[in-house]
Amino acid sequence: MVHILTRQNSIANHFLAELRNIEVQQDRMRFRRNLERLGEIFAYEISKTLTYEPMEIETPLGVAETSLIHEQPVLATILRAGIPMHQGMLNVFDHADCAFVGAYRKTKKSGTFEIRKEYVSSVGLDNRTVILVDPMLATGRTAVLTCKDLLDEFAIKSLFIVSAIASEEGIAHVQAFLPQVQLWVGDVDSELTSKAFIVPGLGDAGDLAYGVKE
Ligand SMILES: O=c1cc[nH]c(=O)[nH]1
Repeated sequence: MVHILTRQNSIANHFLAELRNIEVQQDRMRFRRNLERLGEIFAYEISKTLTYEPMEIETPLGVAETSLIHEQPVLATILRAGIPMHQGMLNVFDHADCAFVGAYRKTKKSGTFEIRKEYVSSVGLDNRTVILVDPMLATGRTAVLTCKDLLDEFAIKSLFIVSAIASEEGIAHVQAFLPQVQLWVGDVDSELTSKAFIVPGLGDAGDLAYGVKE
């Protein structure tokens, strides 16, 4: 299932427009903050789909009845570009556990690349709801590889992938290899460059947030 934020008009359109805008995105702090604000919106939207249980809250004047999230999700993030959106989701799911995955593209002489995954630091994920943050879902290969490894190691209860911008190809790849995943994306673009950058996209999210890597 794919949920696309921009299918409905909301303030999220403004955050995405600023992320894409070649001038506004030069303000690195604003770029990171816009990713963080999108993360906050995704967390709020996803919170509506989680399981709640009735609770009684003691106030100074009586007892209020409400429903609270049964179990906080685990926020898993692909370093480094995922960090700002991760923080946004953590601002909302403020009791969440976290997992971090170091994955990157290793470009070969032929110009093609392979995904290298070298670092994983995670709480136990058995029977947990896991939300993977990958801000740019280009080919979808990094997200699929990461999720497959996590699914092999743990009996994950439910899995979400959250991306600011996804390509049509990336979405198709996730749906083909991880049909059980719920995808939440800000917007969907139709093209990928030969180096697997999303077009129109926004450029290199990691470089824009943290500086151009060598
Ligand atoms: O367009 C893209 C694709 C992958 N990663 C990015 O930062 N941008």
